[in-house]
Amino acid sequence: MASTKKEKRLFIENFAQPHSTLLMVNQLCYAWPQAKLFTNWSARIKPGVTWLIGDDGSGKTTLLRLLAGHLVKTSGQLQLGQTDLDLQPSQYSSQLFITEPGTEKYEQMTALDYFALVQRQYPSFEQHLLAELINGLSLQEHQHKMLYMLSTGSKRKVWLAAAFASGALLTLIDEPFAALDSASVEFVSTLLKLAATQTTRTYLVADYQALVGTPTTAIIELTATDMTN
Ligand SMILES: Nc1ncnc2c1ncn2[C@@H]1O[C@H](COP(=O)(O)OP(=O)(O)OP(=O)(O)O)[C@@H](O)[C@H]1O
Repeated sequence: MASTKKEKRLFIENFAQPHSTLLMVNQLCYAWPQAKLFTNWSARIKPGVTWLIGDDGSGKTTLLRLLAGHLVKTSGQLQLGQTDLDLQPSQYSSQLFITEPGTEKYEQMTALDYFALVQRQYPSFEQHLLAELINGLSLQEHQHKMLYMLSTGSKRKVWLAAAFASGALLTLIDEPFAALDSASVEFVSTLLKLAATQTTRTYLVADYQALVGTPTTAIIELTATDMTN
């Protein structure tokens, strides 16, 4: 019987980028029960901001979750800094932060308690930056509320503030502008512009398109090509 297989093609725009690779993806394979999604997919992610772009269903969210180790790859190698996911999974995880827009894990915590939790988990957490992020994202009035009480947009701002303050070597952000008010869109755009100048951290940001007019380390486009076996 005919089946549908999705193949990914990789396009990387390399700009002058003297720094070394922070995340190495080698021959990554992954399949959902109904379709192959990644077949021997490789990439080298350097410091700054790399955009992961593609249409609906092209695999952006799945790839972020694979790189975070939240989904178990079928095969392939992931190395973050000096740490291999398969050999040192806890150490690998401790070096990355992923925004999880749909998570309900922290619903019974206040935003401030959540930030304190993140601070305990990330040794390089930037406490001084957190206050600026709370102000810049207009979270002051929400910081003492339980997360279940927050709107989708405010919750996303909490994840974003934690992501930028985490100090993680690798920060994975899915749809950074979704459900945000225009002032916050502008603020997050500025944060991403600053992040693009980082030499010791890397951000992989998934969206439908890259932010126009910002410095970018690379753009990776995922495309889904339906083929019949
Ligand atoms: N839990 C799941 N079980 C089975 N298939 C899934 C699951 N999650 C995603 N998929 C499929 O994997 C493919 C990629 O989905 P994914 O959400 O990663 O894409 P995306 O680029 O992030 O899309 P969007 O921008 O719409 O979120 C889609 O065909 C989707 O239907």
